[in-house]
Amino acid sequence: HSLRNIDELCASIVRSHRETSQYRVEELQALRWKLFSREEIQTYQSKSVDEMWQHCAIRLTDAVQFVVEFAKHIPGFRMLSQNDQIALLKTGSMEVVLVRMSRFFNTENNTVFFDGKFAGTEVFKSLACGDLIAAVFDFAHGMCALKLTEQQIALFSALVLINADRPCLEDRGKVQRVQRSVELGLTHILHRDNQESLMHKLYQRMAVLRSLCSLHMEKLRWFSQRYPLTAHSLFPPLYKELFASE
Ligand SMILES: CCS(=O)(=O)c1ccc(CC(=O)Nc2ccc(-c3ccc(CC(C)C)c(C#N)c3)c(C(F)(F)F)c2)cc1
Repeated sequence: HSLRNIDELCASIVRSHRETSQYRVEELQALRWKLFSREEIQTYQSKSVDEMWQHCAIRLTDAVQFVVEFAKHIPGFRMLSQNDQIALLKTGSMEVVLVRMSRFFNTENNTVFFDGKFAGTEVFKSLACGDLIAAVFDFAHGMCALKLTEQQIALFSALVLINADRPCLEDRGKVQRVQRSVELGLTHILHRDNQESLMHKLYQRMAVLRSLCSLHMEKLRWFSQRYPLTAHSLFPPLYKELFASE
């Protein structure tokens, strides 16, 4: 890899990150004090468990669609087999959504951008998943503490997605080669930003992400057993395809 290739790789991943983010950070900075009113919070809290789950699954699927677009523009991702692309998205897309979500987190009042305003954990009460939501908010807090730039988030998101350790990959070697080039890109920009110390913190964040997403899958299994009709016929098809473990 000549330096030029690495620069080009970083530039294309950063461009793709920017083009596949539904909202820019500046836009959301302007909205950061737009909170839900007492009545709006009441409305969310009076939803039934399955209504709120369906509402969140739709929101999450909207966000995941942007991540699928992002993945397609990562140099080398499209060279992988269809099955390997799906396998990486199955396990990585939710993780990238959560990494991106942390850009829309207000650490001053512990709220995250959801449904057009900034929501505290109380908005999600009717999900009956307090531990998962608390973990999502904690993760967002931890990410904000790293104060990553958009370029660092772009490369980190690509590295979260292109992970050769994921289960059921057909051509692990090929994924490893793409992963290594993305790793080179991330170390390159951390070196340029004089922040190499961030690298091990980012690997720690990836471990937290994996536990977060397995908690999400565990809750989804619980929900699907409890509300089979909603899970099988009212969730977005992409949500089922990516997260339902069947
Ligand atoms: C990723 C594209 S983007 O343009 O950067 C973008 C594009 C849109 C948004 C806004 C957005 O969709 N926020 C939002 C969506 C769902 C959820 C959420 C809801 C419930 C659950 C629990 C589970 C039982 C379904 C989970 C989980 N796990 C996550 C959240 C937040 F995590 F806060 F609760 C926020 C943010 C960035």
